[in-house]
Amino acid sequence: MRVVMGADHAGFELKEALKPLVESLGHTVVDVGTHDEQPVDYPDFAEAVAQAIRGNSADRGILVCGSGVGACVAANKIPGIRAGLCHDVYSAHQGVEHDDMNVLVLGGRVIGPAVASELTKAFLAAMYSHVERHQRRLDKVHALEQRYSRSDS
Ligand SMILES: O=C(CO)[C@H](O)[C@H](O)[C@H](O)COP(=O)(O)O
Repeated sequence: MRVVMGADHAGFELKEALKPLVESLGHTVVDVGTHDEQPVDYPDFAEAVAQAIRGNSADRGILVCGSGVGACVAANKIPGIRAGLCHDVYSAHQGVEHDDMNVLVLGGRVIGPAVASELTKAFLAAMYSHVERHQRRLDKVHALEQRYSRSDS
């Protein structure tokens, strides 16, 4: 898969630590920054990750900020993005299997590289299940996105 990776300054170190792992698993990394620890704003990197997925230059994304909360909130504002903040392995794969999560969000100030590596492996190995009940719920999520993306609502 092509995996787009983005982080703010608080997630930079963890993003860098995860890149070789992602490549070693046979994936191609698209790094949209940030590229150092100078303070930046997480919405810019959430948008860059989302654009890569929406523009079909990446299949999935990994996004890192300090807690993971801000980047997750920002990414989920963008249509087509299903981002999940996961700090346990069950959620990292179940989020893909049930919810077709396409962006894994991590908190670089919350977890270390060993846990983040396990989460990344679980996320990238998981596939959406296409089970009817999950698809029905996803269709409702999509309908919510459509309903509330109208300019006046
Ligand atoms: O962790 C976050 C909250 O969700 C943000 O994404 C930022 O990483 C954090 O707010 C950065 O904090 P700083 O004090 O500006 O370094």
